[in-house]
Amino acid sequence: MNCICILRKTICSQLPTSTHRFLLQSEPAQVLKRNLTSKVKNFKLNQNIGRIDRRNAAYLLRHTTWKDLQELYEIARPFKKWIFLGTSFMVLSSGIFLIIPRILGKLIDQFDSNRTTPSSSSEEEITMKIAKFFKNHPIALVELLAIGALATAAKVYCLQLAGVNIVGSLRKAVYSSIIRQDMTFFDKNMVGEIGSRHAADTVIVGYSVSSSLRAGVRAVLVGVGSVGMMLMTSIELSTVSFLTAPIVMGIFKMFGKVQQQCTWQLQEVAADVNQTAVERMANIKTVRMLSAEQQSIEEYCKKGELILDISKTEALAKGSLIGSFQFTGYSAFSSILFYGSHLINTGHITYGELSSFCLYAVLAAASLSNISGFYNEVMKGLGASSRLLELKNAQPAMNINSGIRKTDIRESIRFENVSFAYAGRKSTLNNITFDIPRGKITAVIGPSGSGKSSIASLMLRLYDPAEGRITVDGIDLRDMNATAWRHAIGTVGQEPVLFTSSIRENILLGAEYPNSINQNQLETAAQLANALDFIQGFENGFETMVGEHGCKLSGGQKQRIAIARALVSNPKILIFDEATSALDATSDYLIRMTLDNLLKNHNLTVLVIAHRLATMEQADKVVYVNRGRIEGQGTFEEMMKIQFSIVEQEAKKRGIPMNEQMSRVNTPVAPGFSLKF
Ligand SMILES: Nc1ncnc2c1ncn2[C@@H]1O[C@H](COP(=O)(O)OP(=O)(O)OP(=O)(O)O)[C@@H](O)[C@H]1O
Repeated sequence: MNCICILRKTICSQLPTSTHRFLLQSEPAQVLKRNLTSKVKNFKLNQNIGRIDRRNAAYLLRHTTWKDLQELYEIARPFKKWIFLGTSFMVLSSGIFLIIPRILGKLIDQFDSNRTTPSSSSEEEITMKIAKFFKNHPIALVELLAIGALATAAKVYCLQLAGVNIVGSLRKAVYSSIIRQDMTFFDKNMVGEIGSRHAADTVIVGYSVSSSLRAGVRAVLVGVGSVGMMLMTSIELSTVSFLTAPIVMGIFKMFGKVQQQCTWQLQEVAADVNQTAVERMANIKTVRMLSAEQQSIEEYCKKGELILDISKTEALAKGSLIGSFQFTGYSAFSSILFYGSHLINTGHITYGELSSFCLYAVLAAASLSNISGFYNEVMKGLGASSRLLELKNAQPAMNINSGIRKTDIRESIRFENVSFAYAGRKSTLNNITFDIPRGKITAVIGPSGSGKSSIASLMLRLYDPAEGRITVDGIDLRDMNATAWRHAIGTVGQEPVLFTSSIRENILLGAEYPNSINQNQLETAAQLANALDFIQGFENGFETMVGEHGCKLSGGQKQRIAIARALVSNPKILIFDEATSALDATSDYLIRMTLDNLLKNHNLTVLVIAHRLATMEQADKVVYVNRGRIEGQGTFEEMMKIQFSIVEQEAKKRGIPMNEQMSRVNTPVAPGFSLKF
């Protein structure tokens, strides 16, 4: 069936375009392609995993600019020594392996006593002399082969090293750029997408640079060399061989494209299936609690079925491609041998020349298939590298390493008519003005979503205000060095975030110069955070690994490590966002004690986002934020009036008598109740 189709395709190529198009409509490749397209469409609709990037070579090429190539060259420049060495070894090994069939052919002729065709050209004379030499010194032939093999090994080593280094530099540059982007960048782009783009694209570029480029350049060298040698050996036989080239190209165009599309689709679907599995496994507790095991299995299997469907189409296309190649390859080879025997009989070529020709034809065919793969891989690599360069060259709106290095406060931090909105959102903070006096505790309170954490983010200069300004002793925060300023502030977030490393590494993340922190300082920070006892209780102490996102620790332990991290570099300013999630009574008590100690005994300037009445009570100043506006500020006693009326309303809504409500004032209050207003 496939052979008939190939023949039909060959015949079609000779027909007028309209007839050709008509016949092509019924081709199996078209059927395969249609099947695939409908499957992918269904996949997109049903599975809703987002856009499927077909990574078409022409599309990728269009998106690769001259500037990208120049930039890639700049990245590769430090490793040019390896590239040069690798290329030299490649030329040497390709040269040796190209000349061997010719020499072998002449050697055969040396042994052929009936040889009739005399050598004519000077090249033939030289080759004949070399062949005679190898006939007398067969060991030298083995040595030549060994040199070729060594050159190949050296080529692989040098080019692989260059490739790995180039990709390493690119990866480092892209990661450094991503990690330095301002928060708006991460609000606009999905972290998962950037992460996978970074990971997947570097793998593609890596493969392209280290493997495809090497194999491709070699394929071009050997391909061109083999064709040259074929022509040199016999023009007549070359003509017969080249006649099969359009057929081979046609087959490749027909089935190769479908197969390639399937491969890309499979990568996308497999990534999605993998992501589903990893997500469910990472959140196994939630899956268990929701009894969602069966649902997870069904979802996994449904996506898995799609892999099977696409794989079937791929297998069909692959089988057709290989079968067709085999048919054309053997047909061409038989024709060469058949016609070659005739040429030997008529005295046009020798047995040796026919043998050489056959070896060169095999080399040329192998190179042809490598070249087409190489083209696609390199185009994919270029496309991936231009996406990576886009990330590498993204300019953060905020330069975090320049400006006045101010790390202390003499008077106050002041929000002056500050308005702010997140990208794509309506205004979050509206014209707010208040002071955070030096050495005092300022508590920000307000309903959920009112903008309390946004105030903390602005104070850390994670964002700049849209209007108004924030000043430190009169200096605009925008004129200050953001990195130095953030190092001066210890921050404890509402939900403590720990990284998958040891307790020591997690605490040291808070230090500007981690290497300068000694064990004593580390223990003092842990002691202040009420964390030393439990850390020392672990078998590995500070070296204990906390697990993914700190999953091997309790909520309270995580909070206390986060406090130790905030305190390790002895900050003058502290931002403390009280946890709203329920902690067990002991943890809650310990954290409250920690905070009490810090607030009482250290001359810190504190901004606390308070959710407990007890914390508010300790504050020198309370700022009440509602819907992004400041609706009141003053001492705790002054603010109690506002707070009391709000608590009263809340209690009424829930049908709780006021005396019961007020009895909670000096105890940790249940989250989401009185202080969530
Ligand atoms: N990165 C963000 N992108 C877009 N909108 C955001 C972002 N972060 C917060 N918001 C929105 O800004 C508003 C204020 O959020 P913020 O976190 O400052 O409130 P909050 O008072 O701290 O709330 P809570 O007490 O629940 O922590 C909310 O409406 C929230 O949805």
